[in-house]
Amino acid sequence: MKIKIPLHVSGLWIPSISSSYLETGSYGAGLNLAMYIEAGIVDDGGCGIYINNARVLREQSMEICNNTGTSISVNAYSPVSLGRGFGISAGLLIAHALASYHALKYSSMKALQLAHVLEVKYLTGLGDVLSEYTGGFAIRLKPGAPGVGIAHRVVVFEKPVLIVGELSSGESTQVMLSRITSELYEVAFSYYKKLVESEDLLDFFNYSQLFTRKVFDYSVVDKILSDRKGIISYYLKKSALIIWVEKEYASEIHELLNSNGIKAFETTISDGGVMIEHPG
Ligand SMILES: Nc1ncnc2c1ncn2[C@@H]1O[C@H](COP(=O)(O)OP(=O)(O)O)[C@@H](O)[C@H]1O
Ligand SMILES: CC(C)(COP(=O)(O)O)[C@@H](O)C(=O)O
Repeated sequence: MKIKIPLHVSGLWIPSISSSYLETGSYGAGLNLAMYIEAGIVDDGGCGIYINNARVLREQSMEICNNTGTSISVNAYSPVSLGRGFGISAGLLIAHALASYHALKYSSMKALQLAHVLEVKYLTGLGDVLSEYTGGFAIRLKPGAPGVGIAHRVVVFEKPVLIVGELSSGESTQVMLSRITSELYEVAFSYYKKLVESEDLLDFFNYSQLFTRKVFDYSVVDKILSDRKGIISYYLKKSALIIWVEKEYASEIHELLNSNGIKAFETTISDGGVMIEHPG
Protein backbone atom coordinates (compact mmCIF):
# COMPACT_ATOMS: atom_id res chain seq x y z
CA MET A 1 0.00 0.00 0.00
CA LYS A 2 1.26 3.46 -0.90
CA ILE A 3 -0.03 6.82 0.31
CA LYS A 4 0.17 9.33 -2.55
CA ILE A 5 0.04 13.05 -1.87
CA PRO A 6 0.24 15.72 -4.58
CA LEU A 7 2.86 18.46 -4.25
CA HIS A 8 1.16 21.80 -3.57
CA VAL A 9 2.48 25.22 -4.52
CA SER A 10 0.47 28.09 -3.12
CA GLY A 11 0.39 31.28 -5.19
CA LEU A 12 -1.76 33.41 -2.90
CA TRP A 13 -1.96 33.07 0.86
CA ILE A 14 -3.37 35.29 3.57
CA PRO A 15 -2.82 33.85 7.07
CA SER A 16 -5.77 33.61 9.43
CA ILE A 17 -4.53 32.96 12.94
CA SER A 18 -6.93 31.74 15.64
CA SER A 19 -6.42 30.53 19.21
CA SER A 20 -7.20 27.05 17.91
CA TYR A 21 -4.73 25.24 15.64
CA LEU A 22 -7.62 23.50 13.89
CA GLU A 23 -9.13 26.84 12.84
CA THR A 24 -5.83 28.49 11.98
CA GLY A 25 -4.94 28.41 8.31
CA SER A 26 -4.90 30.64 5.27
CA TYR A 27 -7.22 32.03 2.65
CA GLY A 28 -5.68 31.68 -0.77
CA ALA A 29 -5.16 29.44 -3.73
CA GLY A 30 -2.60 27.04 -5.10
CA LEU A 31 -1.90 24.29 -7.58
CA ASN A 32 -1.62 20.65 -6.64
CA LEU A 33 0.67 19.09 -9.19
CA ALA A 34 0.49 15.70 -10.85
CA MET A 35 3.76 15.07 -9.01
CA TYR A 36 3.48 13.09 -5.83
CA ILE A 37 5.09 12.12 -2.57
CA GLU A 38 4.73 8.34 -2.41
CA ALA A 39 4.98 6.97 1.09
CA GLY A 40 5.10 3.39 2.28
CA ILE A 41 5.08 1.93 5.79
CA VAL A 42 8.39 0.61 7.11
CA ASP A 43 7.86 -2.45 9.26
CA ASP A 44 10.78 -2.07 11.69
CA GLY A 45 9.01 -1.12 14.90
CA GLY A 46 10.51 2.39 14.86
CA CYS A 47 8.79 5.75 14.81
CA GLY A 48 9.83 8.26 12.18
CA ILE A 49 9.45 10.01 8.87
CA TYR A 50 12.02 9.42 6.15
CA ILE A 51 12.24 11.22 2.84
CA ASN A 52 14.40 9.61 0.20
CA ASN A 53 15.86 7.59 3.13
CA ALA A 54 16.83 10.62 5.28
CA ARG A 55 15.15 11.10 8.66
CA VAL A 56 13.25 14.42 8.94
CA LEU A 57 10.58 16.12 11.08
CA ARG A 58 11.67 14.14 14.18
CA GLU A 59 9.65 16.00 16.80
CA GLN A 60 6.51 16.01 14.69
CA SER A 61 6.77 12.27 14.05
CA MET A 62 7.26 11.63 17.79
CA GLU A 63 4.08 13.62 18.46
CA ILE A 64 2.18 11.44 15.99
CA CYS A 65 3.44 8.25 17.67
CA ASN A 66 2.78 9.55 21.19
CA ASN A 67 -0.68 10.74 20.20
CA THR A 68 -1.68 7.34 18.91
CA GLY A 69 0.45 5.07 21.10
CA THR A 70 1.76 3.50 17.90
CA SER A 71 5.29 3.12 16.62
CA ILE A 72 5.16 3.38 12.87
CA SER A 73 7.64 4.73 10.35
CA VAL A 74 6.97 5.92 6.84
CA ASN A 75 9.53 6.20 4.07
CA ALA A 76 8.57 8.61 1.33
CA TYR A 77 9.91 9.21 -2.11
CA SER A 78 9.63 12.76 -3.39
CA PRO A 79 10.81 14.17 -6.73
CA VAL A 80 11.76 17.47 -5.03
CA SER A 81 13.36 18.28 -1.67
CA LEU A 82 11.81 19.29 1.61
CA GLY A 83 11.77 23.02 2.34
CA ARG A 84 11.54 24.33 -1.22
CA GLY A 85 7.91 25.48 -1.14
CA PHE A 86 6.19 22.42 -2.60
CA GLY A 87 4.28 21.58 0.59
CA ILE A 88 6.45 18.54 1.29
CA SER A 89 6.34 18.98 5.06
CA ALA A 90 2.52 18.78 4.97
CA GLY A 91 2.62 15.75 2.67
CA LEU A 92 5.01 13.87 4.96
CA LEU A 93 2.91 14.60 8.04
CA ILE A 94 -0.24 13.50 6.19
CA ALA A 95 1.47 10.21 5.26
CA HIS A 96 2.71 9.48 8.79
CA ALA A 97 -0.52 10.46 10.50
CA LEU A 98 -2.68 8.48 8.05
CA ALA A 99 -0.51 5.36 8.38
CA SER A 100 -0.59 5.58 12.19
CA TYR A 101 -4.32 6.23 12.45
CA HIS A 102 -5.14 3.53 9.90
CA ALA A 103 -3.23 0.95 11.98
CA LEU A 104 -5.69 1.68 14.82
CA LYS A 105 -8.70 1.93 12.49
CA TYR A 106 -9.16 5.56 13.56
CA SER A 107 -10.76 8.03 11.14
CA SER A 108 -8.78 9.57 8.30
CA MET A 109 -10.26 12.96 9.23
CA LYS A 110 -8.60 12.86 12.65
CA ALA A 111 -5.29 11.92 11.01
CA LEU A 112 -5.50 14.82 8.54
CA GLN A 113 -6.39 17.18 11.38
CA LEU A 114 -3.35 16.09 13.37
CA ALA A 115 -1.13 16.68 10.31
CA HIS A 116 -2.60 20.19 9.99
CA VAL A 117 -2.18 20.95 13.70
CA LEU A 118 1.51 19.94 13.53
CA GLU A 119 2.07 22.09 10.43
CA VAL A 120 0.64 25.11 12.24
CA LYS A 121 2.35 24.36 15.56
CA TYR A 122 5.82 23.90 14.01
CA LEU A 123 5.30 26.88 11.64
CA THR A 124 5.87 24.88 8.47
CA GLY A 125 2.54 25.66 6.80
CA LEU A 126 -1.00 26.96 7.04
CA GLY A 127 -3.01 25.82 4.05
CA ASP A 128 -1.00 22.93 2.61
CA VAL A 129 -2.75 20.04 4.37
CA LEU A 130 -6.22 21.26 3.38
CA SER A 131 -5.07 21.90 -0.19
CA GLU A 132 -3.30 18.57 -0.65
CA TYR A 133 -6.34 16.78 0.72
CA THR A 134 -8.47 18.68 -1.82
CA GLY A 135 -6.23 18.32 -4.89
CA GLY A 136 -6.16 20.09 -8.28
CA PHE A 137 -6.53 23.86 -8.51
CA ALA A 138 -7.56 24.47 -4.91
CA ILE A 139 -9.06 27.69 -3.56
CA ARG A 140 -9.16 27.92 0.21
CA LEU A 141 -12.48 29.50 1.14
CA LYS A 142 -12.32 29.00 4.89
CA PRO A 143 -9.05 28.54 6.77
CA GLY A 144 -8.44 25.46 8.86
CA ALA A 145 -7.85 21.73 8.93
CA PRO A 146 -9.77 19.24 6.78
CA GLY A 147 -13.25 18.95 8.28
CA VAL A 148 -12.99 22.49 9.70
CA GLY A 149 -11.75 24.65 6.82
CA ILE A 150 -13.15 24.57 3.31
CA ALA A 151 -11.23 24.33 0.06
CA HIS A 152 -12.86 24.19 -3.35
CA ARG A 153 -11.30 22.12 -6.13
CA VAL A 154 -12.05 24.17 -9.24
CA VAL A 155 -13.57 22.10 -12.03
CA VAL A 156 -10.95 22.61 -14.71
CA PHE A 157 -12.10 22.11 -18.30
CA GLU A 158 -8.63 22.12 -19.84
CA LYS A 159 -5.51 20.91 -18.11
CA PRO A 160 -2.53 23.26 -18.36
CA VAL A 161 0.91 22.07 -19.44
CA LEU A 162 3.28 23.06 -16.64
CA ILE A 163 7.04 23.16 -16.45
CA VAL A 164 8.06 23.06 -12.82
CA GLY A 165 11.52 24.07 -11.67
CA GLU A 166 13.20 23.42 -8.33
CA LEU A 167 15.58 26.26 -7.55
CA SER A 168 18.25 26.07 -4.88
CA SER A 169 17.08 26.20 -1.30
CA GLY A 170 15.93 29.38 0.37
CA GLU A 171 14.61 30.45 3.75
CA SER A 172 12.25 28.73 6.17
CA THR A 173 8.49 29.22 6.00
CA GLN A 174 8.58 31.09 9.32
CA VAL A 175 11.16 33.62 8.10
CA MET A 176 9.41 33.98 4.74
CA LEU A 177 6.06 34.72 6.42
CA SER A 178 7.63 37.22 8.82
CA ARG A 179 8.78 39.36 5.86
CA ILE A 180 5.25 39.85 4.47
CA THR A 181 3.53 43.06 5.62
CA SER A 182 -0.16 43.43 6.44
CA GLU A 183 -0.40 45.97 3.57
CA LEU A 184 0.78 43.34 1.12
CA TYR A 185 -1.68 40.82 2.55
CA GLU A 186 -4.48 43.35 1.95
CA VAL A 187 -3.49 43.48 -1.70
CA ALA A 188 -3.28 39.68 -1.83
CA PHE A 189 -6.76 39.43 -0.31
CA SER A 190 -8.19 41.69 -3.00
CA TYR A 191 -6.64 39.41 -5.69
CA TYR A 192 -7.99 36.37 -3.85
CA LYS A 193 -11.55 37.78 -3.78
CA LYS A 194 -11.45 38.39 -7.54
CA LEU A 195 -10.12 34.88 -8.09
CA VAL A 196 -12.95 33.34 -6.07
CA GLU A 197 -15.34 34.98 -8.54
CA SER A 198 -13.52 34.18 -11.77
CA GLU A 199 -11.90 30.78 -10.94
CA ASP A 200 -9.74 31.63 -13.93
CA LEU A 201 -6.37 29.91 -14.10
CA LEU A 202 -4.72 32.81 -15.90
CA ASP A 203 -5.99 35.19 -13.20
CA PHE A 204 -4.50 32.82 -10.65
CA PHE A 205 -1.09 32.89 -12.33
CA ASN A 206 -1.09 36.63 -12.86
CA TYR A 207 -2.25 37.47 -9.33
CA SER A 208 0.19 34.94 -7.85
CA GLN A 209 3.06 36.52 -9.78
CA LEU A 210 2.04 40.05 -8.70
CA PHE A 211 1.89 38.97 -5.06
CA THR A 212 5.00 36.77 -4.91
CA ARG A 213 7.09 39.32 -6.85
CA LYS A 214 6.84 41.46 -3.71
CA VAL A 215 8.11 38.58 -1.57
CA PHE A 216 10.76 36.74 -3.64
CA ASP A 217 13.60 37.73 -5.92
CA TYR A 218 12.49 37.09 -9.51
CA SER A 219 15.66 38.44 -11.16
CA VAL A 220 17.25 35.09 -12.10
CA VAL A 221 13.96 33.62 -13.31
CA ASP A 222 13.01 36.75 -15.31
CA LYS A 223 16.41 36.72 -16.97
CA ILE A 224 16.09 33.09 -18.01
CA LEU A 225 12.50 33.40 -19.24
CA SER A 226 12.58 36.84 -20.86
CA ASP A 227 11.67 36.96 -24.57
CA ARG A 228 10.93 33.25 -24.65
CA LYS A 229 8.08 32.10 -26.86
CA GLY A 230 5.39 29.81 -25.56
CA ILE A 231 5.19 31.05 -21.97
CA ILE A 232 1.63 31.83 -20.87
CA SER A 233 2.48 32.89 -17.32
CA TYR A 234 4.61 31.88 -14.32
CA TYR A 235 5.04 32.37 -10.61
CA LEU A 236 7.75 31.72 -8.07
CA LYS A 237 7.12 30.66 -4.50
CA LYS A 238 10.19 30.08 -2.32
CA SER A 239 12.26 27.79 -4.57
CA ALA A 240 9.29 26.48 -6.56
CA LEU A 241 8.92 27.86 -10.07
CA ILE A 242 5.69 27.07 -11.92
CA ILE A 243 5.55 27.95 -15.61
CA TRP A 244 2.38 27.53 -17.69
CA VAL A 245 3.45 26.88 -21.27
CA GLU A 246 1.95 26.22 -24.68
CA LYS A 247 2.23 22.50 -25.34
CA GLU A 248 4.47 22.79 -28.40
CA TYR A 249 7.05 24.78 -26.41
CA ALA A 250 7.10 22.49 -23.36
CA SER A 251 10.29 20.58 -24.17
CA GLU A 252 12.09 23.77 -25.18
CA ILE A 253 11.31 25.47 -21.85
CA HIS A 254 12.15 22.26 -19.98
CA GLU A 255 15.55 22.21 -21.71
CA LEU A 256 16.06 25.89 -21.04
CA LEU A 257 15.72 25.34 -17.28
CA ASN A 258 18.00 22.29 -17.38
CA SER A 259 20.65 24.18 -19.31
CA ASN A 260 20.57 26.84 -16.58
CA GLY A 261 21.20 24.18 -13.93
CA ILE A 262 17.60 24.04 -12.71
CA LYS A 263 16.04 20.63 -12.08
CA ALA A 264 12.78 20.66 -14.07
CA PHE A 265 9.70 18.52 -14.67
CA GLU A 266 6.86 18.58 -17.19
CA THR A 267 3.55 18.05 -15.47
CA THR A 268 0.00 19.33 -15.04
CA ILE A 269 -2.41 19.71 -12.13
CA SER A 270 -3.53 16.64 -10.18
CA ASP A 271 -6.99 15.13 -10.67
CA GLY A 272 -7.49 14.66 -6.96
CA GLY A 273 -5.99 14.95 -3.52
CA VAL A 274 -4.53 12.43 -1.10
CA MET A 275 -5.06 8.86 -2.27
CA ILE A 276 -4.12 5.28 -1.44
CA GLU A 277 -2.64 3.06 -4.11
CA HIS A 278 -2.64 -0.71 -3.86
CA PRO A 279 -0.22 -2.88 -5.82
CA GLY A 280 -1.45 -4.65 -8.96
N1 LIG B 1 17.04 18.55 4.70
C1 LIG B 1 16.12 19.45 5.02
N2 LIG B 1 15.84 20.47 4.18
C2 LIG B 1 14.89 21.37 4.49
N3 LIG B 1 14.15 21.34 5.63
C3 LIG B 1 14.42 20.37 6.50
C4 LIG B 1 15.38 19.38 6.24
N4 LIG B 1 15.39 18.54 7.27
C5 LIG B 1 14.47 18.97 8.13
N5 LIG B 1 13.87 20.09 7.69
C6 LIG B 1 12.79 20.80 8.37
O1 LIG B 1 11.61 20.59 7.59
C7 LIG B 1 10.74 21.71 7.64
C8 LIG B 1 10.47 22.19 6.22
O2 LIG B 1 9.26 22.89 6.22
P1 LIG B 1 8.80 23.78 5.00
O3 LIG B 1 9.88 24.75 4.65
O4 LIG B 1 7.47 24.29 5.31
O5 LIG B 1 8.76 22.66 3.84
P2 LIG B 1 8.00 22.70 2.45
O6 LIG B 1 8.34 24.00 1.80
O7 LIG B 1 8.52 21.50 1.72
O8 LIG B 1 6.55 22.59 2.80
C9 LIG B 1 11.44 22.74 8.49
O9 LIG B 1 10.96 22.64 9.81
C10 LIG B 1 12.92 22.32 8.45
O10 LIG B 1 13.60 22.69 9.60
C1 LIG C 1 2.60 29.53 1.97
C2 LIG C 1 2.35 28.62 3.16
C3 LIG C 1 2.07 29.45 4.38
C4 LIG C 1 3.65 27.80 3.43
O1 LIG C 1 3.90 26.88 2.39
P1 LIG C 1 5.25 25.99 2.37
O2 LIG C 1 6.36 26.89 2.01
O3 LIG C 1 5.05 24.93 1.30
O4 LIG C 1 5.42 25.38 3.69
C5 LIG C 1 1.20 27.64 2.86
O5 LIG C 1 1.04 26.74 3.89
C6 LIG C 1 -0.12 28.36 2.60
O6 LIG C 1 -0.91 28.55 3.52
O7 LIG C 1 -0.36 28.72 1.44
